[in-house]
Amino acid sequence: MSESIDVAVIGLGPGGEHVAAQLAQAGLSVLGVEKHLVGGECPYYGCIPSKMMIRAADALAETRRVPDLGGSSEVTPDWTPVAKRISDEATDAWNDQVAVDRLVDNGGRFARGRGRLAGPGKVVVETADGAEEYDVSRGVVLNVGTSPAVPPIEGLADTPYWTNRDVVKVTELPGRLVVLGGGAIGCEIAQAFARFGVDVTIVEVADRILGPEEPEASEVVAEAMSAEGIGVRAGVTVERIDHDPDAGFTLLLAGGERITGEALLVAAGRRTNLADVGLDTVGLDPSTRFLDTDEQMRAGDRLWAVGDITGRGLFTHMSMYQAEIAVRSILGKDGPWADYTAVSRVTFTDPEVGSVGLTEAQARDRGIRVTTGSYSLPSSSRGWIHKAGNHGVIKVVADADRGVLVGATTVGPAGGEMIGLLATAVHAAVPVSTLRRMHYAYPTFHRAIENAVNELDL
Ligand SMILES: Cc1cc2nc3c(=O)[nH]c(=O)nc-3n(C[C@H](O)[C@H](O)[C@H](O)COP(=O)(O)OP(=O)(O)OC[C@H]3O[C@@H](n4cnc5c(N)ncnc54)[C@H](O)[C@@H]3O)c2cc1C
Ligand SMILES: NC(=O)c1ccc[n+]([C@@H]2O[C@H](COP(=O)([O-])OP(=O)(O)OC[C@H]3O[C@@H](n4cnc5c(N)ncnc54)[C@H](O)[C@@H]3O)[C@@H](O)[C@H]2O)c1
Repeated sequence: MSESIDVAVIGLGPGGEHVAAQLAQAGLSVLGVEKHLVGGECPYYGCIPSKMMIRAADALAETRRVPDLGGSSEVTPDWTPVAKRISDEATDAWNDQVAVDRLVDNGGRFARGRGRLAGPGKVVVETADGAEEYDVSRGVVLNVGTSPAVPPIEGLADTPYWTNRDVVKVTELPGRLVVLGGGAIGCEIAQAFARFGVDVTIVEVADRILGPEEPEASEVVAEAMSAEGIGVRAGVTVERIDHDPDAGFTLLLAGGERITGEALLVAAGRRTNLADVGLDTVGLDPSTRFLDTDEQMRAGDRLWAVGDITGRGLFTHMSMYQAEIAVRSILGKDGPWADYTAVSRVTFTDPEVGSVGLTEAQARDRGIRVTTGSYSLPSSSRGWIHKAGNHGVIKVVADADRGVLVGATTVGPAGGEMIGLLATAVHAAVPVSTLRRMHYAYPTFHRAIENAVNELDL
């Protein structure tokens, strides 16, 4: 016997949870389906625990800078409060009861189990007590997110490697950590662990870490990390990985070099959880990596998709942005609909890397007549005053024909905050002439934006 409902949300990551709560509050009968933890990757295994590690690690690093600036300092790192904070404050010991209650309090129903499409307007949930079937009148929202991708390196699958889901549960630090992958996860965790005294090496197959960012950003972050003793090995291929209970991990690189570690974190990208959600039953390709969505987040007839599975940027703020659009679409409201011209993101290394819109290379690939401006943060008044820990660069990318910025990068101690100003500029297509006439308070980090904007050939 099938039950009838208005909307089913399969996967309750940040976006799915938001959609389910909003639609239930609007009076629809909504079923939220989650096989693991309501809230998804971000609160339990992603953004929040990693940023708690980084907050503590940054405090240690800043204290170590005291001798350069005003006295002496002694730092004795202790991971115990970090592990405790992640367990107690961030994840409630990986228990989602509060989030389940929140959904129910908003008027939604909750099913713990694996959800899948079973044809247009039909959903099946495999629960511990068996399969439940639902007829869904208004639509299904998919928000099934991603899992860590594990590269097909010989030997790796048989080793006790960590992914992000393990590293957030670590209570005792290893002496030596190898991080496979120098993307956002790899760089953030590598630096946090290193600041707690772990000997860390990042092993990256591409020719630079933080590949999606501007090359100038990768260079500044690699320099800052190397300066604090983190091994940054880019452009290397790992041919084989072995593990021995006594010797730990050994990575054999092409060329014969070996890199060893007590622990290995695999941070080599993500794969979407789309293989077993029944896409074939609604005429979609079950082997697709990402789901194509229109401006209202529709992926098919009475089918919406939000979050990482749409391939528009694997970020919590993207999942939430799309969730809001899906809610309006399902409720038959008006736009504005999805617009990706000014997506911003921040990698929380020190220096932080903020970016918005297109990189220079992306802008050139689109045939835009590009002009760029950049300014080194240590050369700015504030960077010079800041001294210890002042690594950074501002880069702006402009469309010379339109006289507006199409992208920007802000690397620095407050890089993640500085990008806000430039996100507005790209989003609202503020003329470069206006950006040149603005007031920039002295001596702020963001004042270096004015220097970069003045470098543009416009
Ligand atoms: C270490 C790390 C750090 C990160 N840091 C940041 C950051 O600082 N800022 C930022 O913006 N982003 C960050 N991210 C990315 C962010 O976590 C994701 O973009 C965010 O969680 C949005 O994902 P989502 O909404 O697509 O779903 P997810 O969070 O992936 O959740 C999907 C949910 O669906 C469930 N599910 C899957 N299949 C089924 C099924 N068949 N039935 C029922 N349930 C199912 C899963 O159990 C999961 O709970 C980080 C990620 C990681 C791993
Ligand atoms: N601050 C943030 O917003 C934040 C933080 C962490 C993660 N995230 C999100 O999570 C996503 C996933 O992060 P991620 O770091 O796992 O993925 P990523 O795709 O950003 O980086 C993975 C890196 O691993 C490298 N790699 C792949 N195979 C390899 C191999 N065999 N050997 C060595 N290196 C290899 C890739 O070249 C790449 O540089 C990101 O795209 C990002 O959107 C965001």
